[in-house]
Amino acid sequence: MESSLAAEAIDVVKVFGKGDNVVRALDHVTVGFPTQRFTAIMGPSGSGKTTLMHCLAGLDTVGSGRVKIGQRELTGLSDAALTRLRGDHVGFVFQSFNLMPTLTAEENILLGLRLAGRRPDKAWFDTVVRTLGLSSRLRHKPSELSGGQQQRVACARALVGRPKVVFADEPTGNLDSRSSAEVLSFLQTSVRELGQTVVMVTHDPVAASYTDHGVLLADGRIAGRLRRPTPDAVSSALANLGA
Ligand SMILES: Nc1ncnc2c1ncn2[C@@H]1O[C@H](COP(=O)(O)OP(=O)(O)OP(=O)(O)O)[C@@H](O)[C@H]1O
Repeated sequence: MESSLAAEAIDVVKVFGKGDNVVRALDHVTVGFPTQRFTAIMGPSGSGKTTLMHCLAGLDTVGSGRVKIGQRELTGLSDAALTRLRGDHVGFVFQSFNLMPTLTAEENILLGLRLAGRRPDKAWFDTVVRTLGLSSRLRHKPSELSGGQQQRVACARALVGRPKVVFADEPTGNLDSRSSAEVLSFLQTSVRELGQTVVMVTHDPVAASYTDHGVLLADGRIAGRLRRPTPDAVSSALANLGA
């Protein structure tokens, strides 16, 4: 199913504010994110990266246009239906880990499934935990883990339900370079070896170089694309956009 799209925005417009304070955060954006690919969304500060991700994930509504996760259209769904669709088909990794401090790593990884009343697939859970090197850390609380380990727990939590797509918003923003490399390598492995789909917002050219391709945003519009981006190619593309 290589040519199918895990997530798609079609002619999406998103406006914040009113009158003199209007900001056109997304200005007729059309972009697709192929399944089993690792894609970076890049662009200068304020270019609309997070807004695009939030609209794609159904965390925010669009002003006009359409958004799809797999074959499902999000536009017009009720809040309850959106919550269910996110729970079943979307995983999230945030810059700030967002783990529950009183729960162990294993309980954090499984919390979303438990809340959704879904039974974890034991073989898949073991594969994800082993690939992330977390097997010996499952009984630890977040405060007993390093930042890199906490973010790996967050990656496992995002992947354990085998979502159609994982959205990662600056997942290495709070990590040192070694932990960043571990987390990025894992996200790459989850795509190349485990067949998952990851869309990552980043402004870091090194982080972007782990992806299969990059989508560049500027002023709320698609400003370019990069195949197999190298750090140098990303840096010069961003410099050309005035970042
Ligand atoms: N809730 C909001 N209310 C008003 N304006 C907003 C809101 N959210 C975003 N914006 C504006 O929309 C534009 C796009 O913001 P967005 O956060 O998507 O950019 P970004 O590319 O993710 O930026 P950064 O790299 O700095 O995080 C910016 O001009 C921002 O100020």
